[in-house]
Amino acid sequence: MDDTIYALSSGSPPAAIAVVRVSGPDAGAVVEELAGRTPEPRRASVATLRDGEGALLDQALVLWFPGPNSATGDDCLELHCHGGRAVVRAVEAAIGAMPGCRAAEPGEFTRRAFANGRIDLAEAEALGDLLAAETELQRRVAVRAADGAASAKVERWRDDVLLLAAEVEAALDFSDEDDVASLSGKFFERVSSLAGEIGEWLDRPSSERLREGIRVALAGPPNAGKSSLFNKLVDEEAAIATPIEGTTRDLLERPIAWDGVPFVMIDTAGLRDSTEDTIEAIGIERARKALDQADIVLWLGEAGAGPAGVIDIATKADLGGPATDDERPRVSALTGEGVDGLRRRLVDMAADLLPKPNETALNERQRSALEPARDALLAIDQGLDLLIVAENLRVARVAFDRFTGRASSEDVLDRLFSRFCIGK
Ligand SMILES: Nc1nc2c(ncn2[C@@H]2O[C@H](COP(=O)(O)OP(=O)(O)OP(=O)(O)O)[C@@H](O)[C@H]2O)c(=O)[nH]1
Ligand SMILES: [K+]
Ligand SMILES: [Mg+2]
Repeated sequence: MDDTIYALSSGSPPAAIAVVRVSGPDAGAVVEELAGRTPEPRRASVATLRDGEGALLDQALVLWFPGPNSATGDDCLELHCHGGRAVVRAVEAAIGAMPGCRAAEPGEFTRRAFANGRIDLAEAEALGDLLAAETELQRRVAVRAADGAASAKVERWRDDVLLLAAEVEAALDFSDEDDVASLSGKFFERVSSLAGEIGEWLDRPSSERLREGIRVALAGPPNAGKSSLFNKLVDEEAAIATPIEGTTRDLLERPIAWDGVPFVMIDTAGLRDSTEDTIEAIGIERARKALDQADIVLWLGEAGAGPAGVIDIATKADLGGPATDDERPRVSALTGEGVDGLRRRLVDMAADLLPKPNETALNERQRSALEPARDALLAIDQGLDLLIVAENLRVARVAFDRFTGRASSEDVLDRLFSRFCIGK
């Protein structure tokens, strides 16, 4: 039998209210002991809490959720206590003293909900993202994923595959030859449209992109004004900017969000071919690596002189205009000219690289679970033996089960749930 777990599920005390949650087979015994009665299910009531010796602990709002219709699927108890540190400590100690009760591990309530089939793995992951969301776009994408749309979709795909597999079984039973001639043309159409639909989901940006933010590196020759523009963009005197060439050596990163879109801005050392200075040379090496790894590179040097794929920017616009045929966006770190426009442009570019709030995004684990399904379905064609078609459909089904967590290994679960905080 499972332990009964308990934890403070609200923020750290002192706070107005502290919510202590209890889940497991002994939750009923806990409420009996502390409140002296079992409250009516799912109705808030006030109770005087006392410990095992009858000493007064607190006056609290008590909620009793008998399983299986509870958040975790087990018997659940919520105590809304006064949010003082000592109150919480005393209530937790009283619960911990009861047989079968122990403090919860991070994410353990959610893990129980998963084990009891209250949520699937994709929903648990989305919940983790929702709790970690710091920007508006992160929240919108995570809240959408948490509604179970991806799981529902994968369940439908799984049903489709089971129907297709049944057709293959029937063909195997009734045909003399084990060849695909006994399958209808429609069968292959359905297989390829399914593969196409999965492929379309796989083509979407992954949800990790959103967690990490879009990496924007500022690059160019020494004294181009990179650090000055960097400071202007992140709205902080973060980088040292001076008239001396080679001022910036190390990479400097600052996370920032515009319009709810997360970015990581990166200031880099000025690029030049040769330098006597060992430190600067290392800085240049780091700068080149940062450019390779960036999603967007703003090139502040001469137009067209930067590496491929960069966005040319004309800096120091206040010092006089470049040639009239220069079509680069003009910015000035000194006056702020063009800086808002540049921000807007970055936000627009990021939209193509990030999940859309109205589309369900998959994370890397979910993508690697689904890829074998798409590949197995793509491999099905008229030339195959029926038994091989059946095997490919089985591979697709197993992939869907990995996605939802029907078939998932303990270490995948450990990794996921350890991301959660205690009490969740
Ligand atoms: N007038 C004007 N001066 C600027 C502007 N941006 C930068 N500067 C000046 O240009 C010089 C170099 O600026 P930095 O921001 O240090 O240039 P950098 O590209 O980071 O230089 P390194 O780190 O040495 O490669 C400084 O004296 C800045 O004050 C600008 O928009 N207008
Ligand atoms: K400089
Ligand atoms: Mg600099």
